Amino acid sequence: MKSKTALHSSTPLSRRIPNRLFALIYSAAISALLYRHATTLLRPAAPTFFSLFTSFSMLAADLILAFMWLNSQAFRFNPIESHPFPENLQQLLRLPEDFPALDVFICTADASKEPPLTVAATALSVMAYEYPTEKLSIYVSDDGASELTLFALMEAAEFGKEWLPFCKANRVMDRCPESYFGSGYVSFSEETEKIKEKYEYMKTRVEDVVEKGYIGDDYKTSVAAAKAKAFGKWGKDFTSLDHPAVIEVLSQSGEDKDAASCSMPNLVYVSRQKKLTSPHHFKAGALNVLLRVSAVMRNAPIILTLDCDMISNDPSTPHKMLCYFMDNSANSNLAYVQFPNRFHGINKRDIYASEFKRVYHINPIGFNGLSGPDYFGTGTFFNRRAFFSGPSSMIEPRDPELSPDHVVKKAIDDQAILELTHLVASCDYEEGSMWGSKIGFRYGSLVEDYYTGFRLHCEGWKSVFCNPSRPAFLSEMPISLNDVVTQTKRWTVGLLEVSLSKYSPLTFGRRFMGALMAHGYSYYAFGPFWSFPITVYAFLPQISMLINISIFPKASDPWFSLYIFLFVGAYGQDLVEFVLAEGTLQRWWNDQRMWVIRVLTSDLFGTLEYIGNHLGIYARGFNVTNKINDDELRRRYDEGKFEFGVPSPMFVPLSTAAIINAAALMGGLLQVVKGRELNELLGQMVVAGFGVVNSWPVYEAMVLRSDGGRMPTKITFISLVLAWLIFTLVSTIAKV
Ligand SMILES: O=c1ccn([C@@H]2O[C@H](COP(=O)(O)OP(=O)(O)O[C@H]3O[C@H](CO)[C@@H](O)[C@H](O)[C@H]3O)[C@@H](O)[C@H]2O)c(=O)[nH]1
Ligand SMILES: [Mn+2]
Repeated sequence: MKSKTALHSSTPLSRRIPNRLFALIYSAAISALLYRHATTLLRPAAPTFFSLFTSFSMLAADLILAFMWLNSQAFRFNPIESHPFPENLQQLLRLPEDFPALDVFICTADASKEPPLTVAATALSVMAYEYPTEKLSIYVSDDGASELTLFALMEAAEFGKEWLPFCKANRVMDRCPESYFGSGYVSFSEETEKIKEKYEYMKTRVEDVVEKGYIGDDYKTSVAAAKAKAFGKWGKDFTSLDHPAVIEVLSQSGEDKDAASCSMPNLVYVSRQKKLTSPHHFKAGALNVLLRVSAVMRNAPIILTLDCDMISNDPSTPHKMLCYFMDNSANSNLAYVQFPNRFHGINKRDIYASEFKRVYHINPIGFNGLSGPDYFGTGTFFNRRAFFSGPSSMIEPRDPELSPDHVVKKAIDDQAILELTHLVASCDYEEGSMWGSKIGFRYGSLVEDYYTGFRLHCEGWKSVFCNPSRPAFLSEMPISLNDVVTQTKRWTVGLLEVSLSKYSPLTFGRRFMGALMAHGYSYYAFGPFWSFPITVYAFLPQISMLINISIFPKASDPWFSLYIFLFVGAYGQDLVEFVLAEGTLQRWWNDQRMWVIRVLTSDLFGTLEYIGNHLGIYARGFNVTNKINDDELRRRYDEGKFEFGVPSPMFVPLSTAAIINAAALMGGLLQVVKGRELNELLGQMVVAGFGVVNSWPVYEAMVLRSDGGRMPTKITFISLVLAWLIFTLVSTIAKV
């Protein structure tokens, strides 16, 4: 049903009915399992210390699994897909003046991990949006305070004067120059050759400066004198952790014109003040500074937040987002429109499950039928008003200039405006204010995105998930296993900071957002708790089998089929959902493997880090994901090989589990050969066999490979010793 005036559709997925039926059946099966646990615990046959320990561990593990299953039902209850109809916008937006202003925030934090050229490319890709340029402003926050990044952005402003008219005249879709020239389907006309040359010129300059690590005088004199003055701010006491605010207008709409004499959008560089003694709250702090600086300069009602490596892949995305914000029936409590995180350069089998299909594609559709998706931190268009308390309450900021209703009348380079932006970007500005607690992006969790979205939903705001077939944005993802699990380890710490706080979705959330939303949020917040059941299932049945103890029912026992049903049911449903979300069988297999790997690495170590933070052993930190990879690594990744390479302690539980599972499987087979009934061991054999198949890349990396990505011998050795120690310890206890 598509009316001529509707701005968007919403279609409930037909699988919601079978989902609910299956939930009923599955919950009956879980109850049966818990009943069995209760009876074995209450009437143990011949209790030993070890049998009690096993029964309790299995019960605790299964209880957590059941709780996580319950949480996941929130996404299955009422999945809804939504599509925008931008063609119907014309009725509302005829002239450029009719469009609401749009402020784009791009965050970068470390020029050594986030190449300035990438930041510049991201900025260019949004500067070239198909949107009235007088209404468009781009603010780049640089927490690394790098003059190299500033230089790259100056070059982008210059090159943009050619690039923007070129894209618009030729209806280019890839408006990130690097992707456009690398896409292979560019037809090289004279005009294209010329623009390519100009891009190469800019690229060489930026890369040259980055390689040298400083901006030579020849480069300084080549940029307009007024702009070159900015580099003078990098004085001798200037460090990335201690420096005054640097705010530079690099391109100004109305003043700067492109090669076709149209106005350029605003481009502003912002590096907030830093002092060693003031907390800066990582990315949330940076975003709040951008909220204030942009309020003083333009105060656009709509804000787009982007990570520095998230390029626009579709110039018409703002029109799609407007379909939601311009809809009068829905806009009053709409806080944000979330586009999925999609990645370029993923290998065919997606060995690290970088797609995060569940997090970025499947679950948000589930949330869409409730109050809307969680906030992913990037690719999100916000209603500025949402940062100032709930839809029907409003907290006025101290300075009236920061209020979402304030209308800016001066030019962005006006002296008074510039002075105020420096003030609101200073360290002390937030002291004694509600920034980070009741207004703006929220502090207190390393997953500021998830946490901010959660708090907005608690205040009564709604959100929408919009997933057009052409990806709206594309970003990069880590391609070495250590970078991958380091990234998710930060997420684990951040999630525990929410689940174990007074704002836990289970308590605070249930009170303010309804049970289904609260359980959906709990699915993530309590995600690190998977590490308990998975660790139990990765070690306990295996070690028990090695010392001749059965812990599952015999294969001939009807209870055995209950276990099979629970396992196949959960995995089967996951597989169906994955494939329906345009996944392949191979990618699904790797996705479930990475889930286990993440749980045994990121979740375990993240939990330790969280505890360490609380005991004051180490300081909380946001470890920025590395975005620079060498060619060798890229080649191995493209071939689909896991990259171990570095002796990371996080690999230890992984390889220890791999060793124990292999030993158990062989031990079990040996017992069967010696005449023990398979009937008794089948359950444990299946679990160990599953472990072995999943551990295949680990065995390869330990034994078969000799390239740079192999498992460091040190880790293999430590894991062997550890596996032996665990085995000895458990078998000693079992004899007591
Ligand atoms: O002190 C900081 C730390 C990070 N960043 C920026 O935050 C973004 C995300 O950092 P990244 O290292 O790429 O983390 P990821 O884990 O890849 O990012 C995901 O997870 C983050 C929360 O942990 C979210 O903020 C991101 O939007 C989301 O894409 C990057 O643009 C950084 O430059 C800052 O601006 N200031
Ligand atoms: Mn990232």
